[in-house]
Amino acid sequence: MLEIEKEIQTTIRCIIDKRLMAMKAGETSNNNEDFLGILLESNTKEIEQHGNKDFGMTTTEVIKECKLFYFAGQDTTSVLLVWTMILLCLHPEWQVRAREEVLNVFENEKPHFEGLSRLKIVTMILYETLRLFPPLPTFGRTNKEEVKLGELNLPAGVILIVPAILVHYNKELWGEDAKEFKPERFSEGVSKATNGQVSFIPFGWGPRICIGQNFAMMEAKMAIAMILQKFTFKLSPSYTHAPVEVVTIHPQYDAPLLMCKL
Ligand code: HEM
Repeated sequence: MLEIEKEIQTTIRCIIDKRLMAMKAGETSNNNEDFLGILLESNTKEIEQHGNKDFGMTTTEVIKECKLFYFAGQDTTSVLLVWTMILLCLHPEWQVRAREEVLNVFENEKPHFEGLSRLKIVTMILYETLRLFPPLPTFGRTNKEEVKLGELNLPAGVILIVPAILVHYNKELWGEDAKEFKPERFSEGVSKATNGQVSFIPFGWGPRICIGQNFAMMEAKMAIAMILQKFTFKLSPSYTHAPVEVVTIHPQYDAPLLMCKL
């Protein structure tokens, strides 16, 4: 594990060094428009403005940000897509509705940003998938100060686990059919579906809410739209339903799907 960590650090450090050298040499390329490019550029400006290195981020901090964005954004979005496809196989009527919508909006064109915001059924399906299979089923908080929570007195520094998945399956919040896949719950958006309560938290909540949530939704809509446009799909008979949590929730025995070109 330590060796892997070291290798990741060295790889990212090499990329950063190359970028910094290119920036110093005044090279401009499309490379500077990605996450790392923007981060390094704003960091360099911050250091230059204050005239000393006590400001801005250190290279180690930049490496940490790169790792965070990569790991926070990669697996979460990919398991969302996997569960969406599994649920669309288990509920083929929703697969048909979603495809109809995608074909109505894009016909055979490549899905584009403007059209993604018109995908109402697809958005409802993604929200319902996030409710039933929140990629991060739990997330943590630590209280800085002593706090009273209901009947509990928590001393400072307690690690609290917020069980998003239990909130999502709570019958008092979601009704007797809480365990069922019913995208129609979200037909009028999240705040109507939740009655304004904090009962839908796949991206966390509060000041540390997922910074990539809009990007993730856009990415997921784009991917699902492209798949629905080209394929119908169903579960292979070898599929075994076994959600398991290893940081994110995924299907323990994978998700073998039979894809059929339209
Ligand atoms: C379906 C996809 C995703 C899900 C379900 C998800 C979920 C979450 C959750 C639950 C948190 C913790 C929030 C908290 O502690 O309250 C989080 C944090 C974070 N996510 Fe996401 N995320 C997703 C995609 C992404 C993407 C695509 C990116 C980046 C492009 C991203 C970047 C981050 C970052 C940087 C944080 C830490 C924010 C902070 O601590 O201030 N996430 N995400």
